Amino acid sequence: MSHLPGIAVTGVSGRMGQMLVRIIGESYKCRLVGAVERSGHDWVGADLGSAMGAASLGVTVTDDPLEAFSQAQAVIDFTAPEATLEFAGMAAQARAVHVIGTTGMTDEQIARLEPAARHAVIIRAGNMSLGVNLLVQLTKKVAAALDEDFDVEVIEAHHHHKVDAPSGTALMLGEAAAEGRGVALADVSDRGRDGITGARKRGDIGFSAIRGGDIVGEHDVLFAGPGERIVLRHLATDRAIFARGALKAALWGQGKAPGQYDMMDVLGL
Ligand SMILES: NC(=O)C1=CN([C@@H]2O[C@H](COP(=O)(O)OP(=O)(O)OC[C@H]3O[C@@H](n4cnc5c(N)ncnc54)[C@H](O)[C@@H]3O)[C@@H](O)[C@H]2O)C=CC1
Ligand SMILES: O=C(O)C1=N[C@H](C(=O)O)C[C@H](O)C1
Repeated sequence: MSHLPGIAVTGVSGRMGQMLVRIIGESYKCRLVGAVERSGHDWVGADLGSAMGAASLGVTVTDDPLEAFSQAQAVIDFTAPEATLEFAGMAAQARAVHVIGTTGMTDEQIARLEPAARHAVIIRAGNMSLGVNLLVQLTKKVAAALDEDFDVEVIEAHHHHKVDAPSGTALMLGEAAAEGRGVALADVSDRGRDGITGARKRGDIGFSAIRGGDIVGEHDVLFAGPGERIVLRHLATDRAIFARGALKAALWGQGKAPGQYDMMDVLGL
């Protein structure tokens, strides 16, 4: 019987789910104890390794999250907003740390995480990579140093399967720029320009989204001023950066007091 923390992965057949299985398999600090997919998925009931086209892993894919979570000390969840809300209640019931990478959650959905966070640790971030979390801090600093002569635009690019826009990362960067300026993002956010939009409003923070091919995730924060431009950029070329960050969070959360945390807490930034 191993004493290493057990991890359950939800959405295990997905792009991030499969990457997490790989990264957990390479780690000597934890073990994979649960693999969850949605009911009706053809992986349910199969050995996870075989379903992935590799050697048996001895973990059967289940559509019963509570069963999987009850074996686990942490749940790593990169799925979809409503699924994540359901998992939050069940992870709290199992007293497992819930690491949420799912993006596209509305403010109302985020507020619905609160009851679960009274009983268990929830760590949620729109981007789990070290590089992006550093970029968030840099964005806050640059925005605080510049005045509204510099127009802020957040430009992001992702693969053609992505369903939400702006990306979770773009929103983190927009929030950081707004915080640096001492304003609320909701008051200055400018999304989806089309047609006769009128001139750009001073102080707005604009968002643009590109979707195409297999782009893993690219983010620019542009500060466009009179006679000069500053561009802060992060390019993700491998989803392993998100999976490693999520695993770090799952281990960091062990023994922490119930509540909501983010990657800044995990990384000490
Ligand atoms: N925070 C971060 O660092 C990152 C966040 N993401 C986010 O993670 C999410 C997933 O991304 P991908 O893996 O690319 O998507 P994907 O579509 O490849 O995978 C999602 C998986 O979740 C499963 N799923 C959906 N509902 C479910 C349910 N009720 N029960 C069990 N499984 C369910 C789907 O069947 C699918 O296998 C997205 O919201 C994405 O934006 C992705 C990469 C990094
Ligand atoms: O869906 C993705 O792929 C990604 N989603 C996250 C986001 O919405 O920012 C993080 C990363 O950019 C990849």
